[in-house]
This record gives sequence, structure tokens and C-alpha cells, in this order.
Amino acid sequence: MTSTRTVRPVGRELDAEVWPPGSKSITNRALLCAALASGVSTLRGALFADDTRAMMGAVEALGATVEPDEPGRTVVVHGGGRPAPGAVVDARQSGTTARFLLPAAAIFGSRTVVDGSAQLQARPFGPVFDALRQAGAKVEELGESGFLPAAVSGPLPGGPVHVSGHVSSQFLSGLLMAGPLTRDGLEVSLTSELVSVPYVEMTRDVMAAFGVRVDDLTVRPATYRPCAYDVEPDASAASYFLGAAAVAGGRVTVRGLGSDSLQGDVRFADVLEQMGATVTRTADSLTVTSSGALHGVDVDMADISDTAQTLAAVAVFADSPTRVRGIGFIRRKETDRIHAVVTELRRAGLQAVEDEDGFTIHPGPPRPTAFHTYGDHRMAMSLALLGLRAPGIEILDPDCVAKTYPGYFADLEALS
Ligand SMILES: O=C(O)C1=C[C@@H](OP(=O)(O)O)[C@@H](O)[C@H](O)C1
Ligand SMILES: C=C(OP(=O)(O)O)C(=O)O
Repeated sequence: MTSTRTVRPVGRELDAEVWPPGSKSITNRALLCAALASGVSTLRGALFADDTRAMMGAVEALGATVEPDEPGRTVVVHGGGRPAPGAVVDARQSGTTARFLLPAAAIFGSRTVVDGSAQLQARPFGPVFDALRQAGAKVEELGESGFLPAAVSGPLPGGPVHVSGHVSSQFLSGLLMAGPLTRDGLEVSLTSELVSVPYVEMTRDVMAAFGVRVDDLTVRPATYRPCAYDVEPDASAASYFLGAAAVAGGRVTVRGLGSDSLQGDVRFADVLEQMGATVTRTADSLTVTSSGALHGVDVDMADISDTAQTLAAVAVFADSPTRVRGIGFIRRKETDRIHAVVTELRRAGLQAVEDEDGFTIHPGPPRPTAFHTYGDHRMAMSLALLGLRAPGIEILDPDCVAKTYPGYFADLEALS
């Protein structure tokens, strides 16, 4: 039988402070840069979840030694090793792990196989395969063309490469991180408009912390320097708690995420502000205060698409419809997120419309519903917000949150 989790409405206004777990995206970049640096790096405040365990395993396959200390939220990485012949990487469900690992594995002279869960095998990889071939690597597509599993063999001479930007920014980030260790460096050009732009900025920032500079989209041959790195709390995870203040009313402060965060998803707070919530930003915190009275918005979320489902949940309680645009590419994430969120809100009796590049949510009272989650952690975490205000909300397969936030439901309950 599928497990379920019931979310109980909060009986009064929220007044809470949270420190979400470390950023998945920063943890996975820092793990890879640390593995490519000769010497010992320490990541403090790292995320411990399925996606980052996948990256820890992946960098071990590349020859790094990883010492995780989960209670201390610290990972020590001994970098600078080489993959053993016949190395195999299991990226599990993690897009970042697989898409960052393929270029990194191609640096070395040996053959590395990269595979993942059935869910990851259904997601696109063609752009990184093409780019790696342009840079001189051998790529074997071991399953369906354009998908995992694949084997890469280097070394990687580098030079000019073209890659698309409209499917995922992760292809570009992966190439940039491998760039310094290619023979000639990499000069990347985009063949289509880039989505999820702030993640590429984040890539540059993490690379810079490990001593490597990216000029525009060009990386010259260079060496990564080991370092002590402090990982920020996860801004996508924070969106659920900020959304909770908007839905239930009251105040929620997220600590550790400030105005100069590396993560674009902190801008989810701007959307809540547009809806009528009050947002207070300091150097190391974000606070949302709301009376629960919200207005619908029309927003392009191409830069912050991991928070689109959070907004869909919040939009249910506004006084006018919300239209989200610019996110057609989220149909190729853990599930078709546009279709999934619209299907589930309709299951709750709400009017929700699927558009090619987004969705429109009409507000209304959700009826008691057991929500399907499609193996997508963000479906589970977002739809749970409805239960903070509406009775009878259940989340099916709640454990799918383990991909990025194993303790999510405990932290959500602790809000009230
Ligand atoms: O680079 C990253 O860390 C990520 C980039 C985004 O993916 P896309 O670039 O595929 O949109 C985001 O959705 C994902 O959760 C993490
Ligand atoms: C899309 C996501 O992850 P990834 O692409 O890294 O699997 C996500 O965390 O929402």
C-alpha cells in the first residue's frame, strides 16, 4: 500500500523561524570542485539527501575520498584522484549529479559509465553528449539515443563547443566546471536561450571559491584549489516555509539566506511580495509576513522554476487567478511538472489550466484530497501547503521528499 501523510491545518497565525538544510545545488557543485582540487576541502552546512549522496558516490567514482559527517552537516573531501578503470556512477534521481559528472569524467583518460534511476533515464542528455563530442571526448549512448546510460572516455582536448540552453542550464554548468581541466580550456557558446540563468552564476561563484575564473563562458586551463566552503541553506526548500506564511497567515523567518544569496530562488519572496505579503530582507534572513489575503499575479518563472509548484499552491488562496509563464522546460524534470500540478489541483476541485509554457491557477476552496506526487519531491512539498489551511489534505508517497529534503514533513509540522 502507498504510504500517505496527512497535513493538519494550523489553527492560528504562524510565528516561526526556520533554518532549512543546505543548498542541493551549492553542495553538489562544491563536492565536484573539491574532488577536482588536489588536497583536502571541507564543506560546512552541506545538504545530506539523496541527490547529494548521489554526488558523493559519483566523486568517489572519480577517485576522491569523501568523509561525510551528517550530524555535523560537514563533508571532508580529499580530491585530486583519478577514476579506477571501468568506473560506474549511479546518479540515482539527480540531474545535477549526472549532468555535472559526464564532462568531469571525460577529463580523464579512462572510460566511465554514468547511469541513474528510471526517472533520470527519462530525462534529456543529448545536449551534453553533443558538446562533449565537439570537445573531443568519446561518448557511447548505451540505451536510447540522447538518454542515460552512457559511457564517456577522455581525455578532453577542449576548444570551442556549442550547447543548447533552453532544455536545462545544467549542461552548461557541467561543461564550465570541467573546463579548467581540459587541455586547451573550453569556449562555450549557447545555441538557444538559457533557462535557469541564476544557476550558471552560482556555478561561477562556486568555481571562484575554488580558485578558478570563468570569463563570460570561457574557461582557461587552470587548477582548482581546495578550500573550506560554507554552504547556504537551500532557497528552493525555503520557498515552502515562506509560502506557508502566505497560505496560513502570520510570520515565517528563514535564517541563513540573505540579500546576497547565490541562489536565484530567494526571488520567490519577491513574488509573494507582489501578491501582497510583506517581505523583510537582511544580510542573513528573509521574513514573510502575511494576513493571508493575497492577490493573483502574472509572472515569468524561467529563472526560478523550482518554486513554480510552490506558487501554484499559494495561488489557490489568492483573490484572483495566477498565471505562470516561461517554464515549458519543467515538463522534463522529475515529472512533467506543469501537467502534474494542474492535474492535482483539479483533483482537489480547483480550476487549473495547463498552458504550453506554464499554468493558470484559479483560486477556490480545495476539497479533501489525497494528492498524487509522481515521485517528485516538489509535488509533495508544495501540495502539502494546501493542508495548512484546508482540511483533509493527504500526500501520497511522502517519502519522495528524500531527494532533497528528508526531514521536510517534520520541519513543516514544527512551524505550528
Ligand atoms: O544547476 C542546478 O543546480 C540546478 C538547475 C536547475 O535545473 P535546469 O537548469 O535543468 O532548469 C534546477 O531546476 C535544479 O534543481 C538545479
Ligand atoms: C529539478 C530538480 O533537480 P535535478 O534536476 O537536479 O534532478 C529539482 O530539485 O527540482
